Amino acid sequence: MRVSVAADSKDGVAERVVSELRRRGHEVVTHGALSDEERDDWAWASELAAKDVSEGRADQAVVCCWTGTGASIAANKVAGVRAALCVDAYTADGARKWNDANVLALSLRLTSDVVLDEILDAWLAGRPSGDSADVANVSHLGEIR
Ligand SMILES: O=C(CO)[C@H](O)[C@H](O)COP(=O)(O)O
Repeated sequence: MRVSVAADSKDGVAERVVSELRRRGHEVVTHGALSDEERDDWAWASELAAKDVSEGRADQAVVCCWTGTGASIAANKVAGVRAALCVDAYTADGARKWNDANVLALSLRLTSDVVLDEILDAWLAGRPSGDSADVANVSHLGEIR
């Protein structure tokens, strides 16, 4: 899979997100503080990663900031993006299963190395449930204005 990763800082697990995704065989595109040329503010970095998904340059994205909130808010402004702020593996599994989330948002402050690995395991293995109620809910997200 091709995954865009954005962060507004190299603190916390930011660089580990990149190394773990690469170790698991994914192609990674980096944005914000993880890139040498780009603006490293959370709104701009998350926007670029989310647009990679929205515009087909990436299958999924991971967006990070100190709290995870700004990164998720910015990503969710992009059409077609369903960003989920995940604090543990259960939430990541639910985000994929019930929300068909395509962008994982993480807090650089809160996410430990161990919890990151668990979140990535759940996120990468997760699939949309296909349940009709979940399909209807996700479809309705595209209609909300
Ligand atoms: O969590 C965040 C936004 O939701 C930011 O990472 C936090 O505000 C720190 O940003 P800065 O280093 O630019 O002050």
